[in-house]
Parts: sequence; C-alpha cells; structure tokens
Amino acid sequence: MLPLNLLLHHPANQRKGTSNADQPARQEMGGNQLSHVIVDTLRGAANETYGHLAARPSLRTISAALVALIFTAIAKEAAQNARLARRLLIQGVPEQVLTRTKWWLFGLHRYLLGHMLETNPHARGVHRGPEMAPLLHGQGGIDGWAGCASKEPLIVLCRYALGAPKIVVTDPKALQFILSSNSYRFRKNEMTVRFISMVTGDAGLLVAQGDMHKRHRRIINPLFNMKTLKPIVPAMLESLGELYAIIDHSSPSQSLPFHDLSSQLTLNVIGRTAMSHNFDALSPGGSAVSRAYDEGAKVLNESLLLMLGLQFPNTIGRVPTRAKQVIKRNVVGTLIKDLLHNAEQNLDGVMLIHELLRQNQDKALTEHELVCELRTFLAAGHETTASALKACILMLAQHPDVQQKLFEELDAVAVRLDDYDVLLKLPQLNNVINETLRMYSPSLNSTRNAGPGGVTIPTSTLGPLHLPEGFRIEIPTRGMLLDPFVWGDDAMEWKPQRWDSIDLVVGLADVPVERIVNGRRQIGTYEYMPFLAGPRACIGRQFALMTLRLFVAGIVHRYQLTTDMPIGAETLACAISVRITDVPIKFARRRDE
Ligand code: HEM
Repeated sequence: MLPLNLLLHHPANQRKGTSNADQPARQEMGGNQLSHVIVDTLRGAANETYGHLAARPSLRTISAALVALIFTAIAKEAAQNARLARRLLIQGVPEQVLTRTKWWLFGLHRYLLGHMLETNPHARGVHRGPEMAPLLHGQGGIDGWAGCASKEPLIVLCRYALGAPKIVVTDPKALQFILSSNSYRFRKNEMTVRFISMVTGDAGLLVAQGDMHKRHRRIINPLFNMKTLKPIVPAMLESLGELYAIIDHSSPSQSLPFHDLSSQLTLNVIGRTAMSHNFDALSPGGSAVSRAYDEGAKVLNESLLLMLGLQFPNTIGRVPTRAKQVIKRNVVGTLIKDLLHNAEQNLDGVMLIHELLRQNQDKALTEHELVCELRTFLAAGHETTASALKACILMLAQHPDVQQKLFEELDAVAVRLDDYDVLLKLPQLNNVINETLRMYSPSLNSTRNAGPGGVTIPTSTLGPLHLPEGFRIEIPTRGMLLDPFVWGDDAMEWKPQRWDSIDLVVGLADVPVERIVNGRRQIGTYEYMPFLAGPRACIGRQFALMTLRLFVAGIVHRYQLTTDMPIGAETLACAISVRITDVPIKFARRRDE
C-alpha cells in the first residue's frame, strides 16, 4: 500500500485530488466507492492545508496521512460488514435490538460498535448465554421477526466491532448440519486458532482444519476408546491418593481451596495418563512445569495487548510483550519431546503416549505434530475437567441431601474405584455429573466460520439460509444448557434428580414439539452439548467422564463435604473455560479404613 503522503506529493495530485493518475493508487489502496470518496476528500483537504509543505514532509503531513489511512480502513471495514449483515437480514434473520439507539452519532454506533455495549444480553462473558435464550425464542429484544406464535427463530444476528456481524444459532436442524453432516464445510475462526495455537502449537486437533484434522483425528480416536482408557484407571487413582494425603493432613475444620487443588490434581492426571510423567503439581510450590503452565495460563487470561495482537497479527501482533516471552519459553514443549523419546523405548506401555506411538507406527504424524497433540491434551483436558470437578464438589457440599443420597448409593455397592464398570452404571453419580455439566459447562460457546464459497444451511423456521464465505456463527453452548424453554422454569437450579425423568434423544435433529412425553422431558442431541457434537466433538469426553466418576465417587465415599459458600453465592469466570473462582471446602473423614 502506498503511503498517503507520497500520493499527496505526486505532481499530478497537487491542488487537484481527482485526476486519472489517481486510479492505480486507488486500486493499490484496495478501496471501494466509499473509501475513494473519503480518500479524495481528505486528499483535497490535506492539499489545501498542507500544500505549502509539499517539498518537505512534516510530522503534520505524516500524521494527517496516518489518520486518513486509519479512517479509510475503518470506513471500508464498517461498510463491508454492513453489507454482510444486510445479506442475512434480507433472508429474514431477526437482529438483536439496539437499546441505545440515537445514543451516539445518530445511530452510527450500530456500524462501529454493534451490540458490544448492550448489557442484556452481554456481548461476551458468562452471562451472555443464558441472556440470549429469550431472543432466540422470539421473546422481546429482536427486530424483524414476523414469525407466528407457534414458531421460534432460534437464530439471531448481532454485531461486534465495526459492525462485524455473526449469527447465534440454537436451531437443532441447523446445528445438525453445521456440526455433524457438513462439519468440514465450516472452519474455526482464525483468531481463535491463533490464540489456541499459542498454547498447543500450530498442529494439534483443536486448531487443525479440513483434511489435516481428519488425518489427526483418525490416528488419535483409538486413544480415547474404553479399551485404551480402562488400563489407565490405576494411574488416575494414584493422583487421587495424593489428594487424599493432602486432605488427611489438614484439619477437618479448615476450608481447603478446592479451586486450586482440583486444577493441580487434573494436571497430575493428564501428566501421568497422557504422557507417563509426574508433573508433581500437588507438591508444595508445584514443579517447574506446573509453575510454567500456571504462569502461561495467567498471562493468556490477562494480556489485552496479546488479544489485540491476535486480532491484528501484522501490526500490534509484532510488538514483543511479556506474555509472549512467557509463552515462548515453552518448557512444556521441550519436556514433551523428551517424553516422546522415552516412550519410544517402552512401546508396550498403557498410557496414551504409548498408544499414540503405536497408532503412529507408519509415521503419519511428524514429531512436531505429536508434540502439538500432547500439548493439546494438556490444554484441552486439564482446566476443563478441573472446572467440572470443582463444580461437582461445591454443589455436593452445598446440597447435603444430594450428597447423602450419593454416599448411600456408593456405600450400597461397597464401591471399589478400580472397578470402573460398576461406577459407569450408578444413577445418582451420573445424575450429579450430568447436571453439573449442564449448569456449569466448562465450555461457554463454540464458533465456526462458513467455509470457501459460502454455505447454505437448512433451518427450522427460515428455510435455507445462505452464509457468505467467512461468515461467523456462534453456538452458545452454555446458553442452551440453561435455556428454560428446553429445561423448564427451574433451569437455573442445580437439581440432579431432574435426570431421573429425562430422555436424551440421540440423533434427533428437530426439537420435539411435545417436550414432555409420558411425564419424561425429551432433550435432543443438539440441546445437551457440554462436549459439542459431530466429528469435532470433544475427543476426550470418555476420559473426562472417567476422571469425574472416579474422583467424585472417591471423594464423597471418603469424606463428608461442607462449605461456607451459600447456594448461589459462587462467582464464575471465563477465560479458556468457565470455572467457579472460589471453592472453599471442609473435608471430614467419614470412617478410618
Ligand atoms: C469436562 C471436561 C471437558 C469438556 C467440557 C470439554 C469440552 C470440549 C468441547 C466443547 C470441545 C469442542 C470445542 C470446539 O470445537 O469448539 C472440545 C474439543 C476437544 N477436547 Fe474437550 N472437553 C473436556 C475434556 C477434555 C479432555 C480430558 C481432553 C483430552 C485429554 C479433551 C480434548 C479435546 C480435544 C483434543 C478437542 C478437539 C477435538 C477436535 O476438534 O477434533 N477434552 N472439548
């Protein structure tokens, strides 16, 4: 792109700003009609003002040029986004209402900030999901929905910075298409991919797209089937034993910070079971790796500059920041290479790293790709499982009746944790875990972009909907799990017993018209998705459920749990996963064994 001050000083451009000589320069700037008008106007004005300085560019000239460039870029982007949004609006997609109309620049803020300043539903954060629900069902707060009473849009358009549009989708028919039958026609958002790549490297399952994803998933799938997972139960229990030791050495009247303990515990679990390595995260002060991991996670959560750098990789993204230095150190990546070499000497081992090497005997994945995959297991499997575990334990401590019922169930079968087949079938245990994953889903939402050439998706109420290439889709996982239209008026309450009368209807693409059939609530595959669905659903689902079943059963059978945190007083934070920030738990040993 030509700097504007050079254009200004081009002889053909002196005084008059619109000669034919401008054409190539305009094309260089890649502008549309609007940007041409703006450039021409600014150029004319700049010539009038700074024409006498033409021979020697001054700071003022350069500043004016910079301002003009930024202004042009913003106007161009906003105009493009407005056109994109319009393409969806004319197909009948309702839009979230702007409550702050006429508030700023005669409503121009719609094209600059979109719905970012709206307080309900929030643009982002843990409240966003549940607050979206009424809109998605056509109740208040949406523009342009002329649907009849029996229909609900289940798709809403909203806009972000510079009016960048996206649709929020909960329509099961559309989700079945996006996540399952046509999942490879959608791509993960580039900024999300850049963000996750900083933690996992650029070749793990979470960031892989298209054929690369298929190739990786084919090799990694067998690592997470029951046959491979059952032999790692003893390694999981070894980590649980370390937690017991810490609890047993503390006083029953002392509240322990289970929010930290559960993260350290699950880090040890992933270390042992996935990499055959002891991260030693539960020891006082942790290990070098666990400290590096914590530090990395912290800077990722906190650095605004880092986020802007991801959005604008070629400008702000080049600024060296402390966050980047921390991530670059990458002790974990270096360690994993060593662990891979060790595991190659012991190919009969039962841990995931051994199975990974066995599945990769034809070297379909390079060493770099293997390292990225193991880093991915660490990033995707550690905080998510810890968030679910801490929520289970806090809920049980807050609800003594449910805890007692679960204890009795465990006691009745004289639970032996190494017999996983028994644990799999315990109804109270499964109810507690299902309900916690519903109410405290570690996943806030998932995003996808329409792939090359654009995609036409089927919908229940709008008919086929064409999404231009790159158009953004948000799937509000947490919102769907807390949606009163799906779960009933008590959706915001933690009630494990609701699962006694729920049928999970597998493979159902359409929302059942009759929600309650024979007294049982019907929930479709695309309505309960803590692990998402389709070829890109969580590969570690069974691993996570196994960890939760073993640890919740083990802890409740051994300790009576209480907490000073009243029901509803917990605070949630969301960075990589949604988690309860403060989980103070008192553990009283039930009986000495
Ligand atoms: C309660 C715990 C967990 C929850 C709630 C969870 C949730 C999810 C969700 C919602 C996704 C889809 C993300 C998206 O595409 O937008 C996902 C993907 C993934 N998860 Fe999990 N996860 C959990 C535990 C684990 C564990 C323990 C592992 C591995 C050890 C793991 C590994 C992965 C991987 C590799 C992917 C990417 C799959 C792909 O794109 O093919 N997760 N997880």
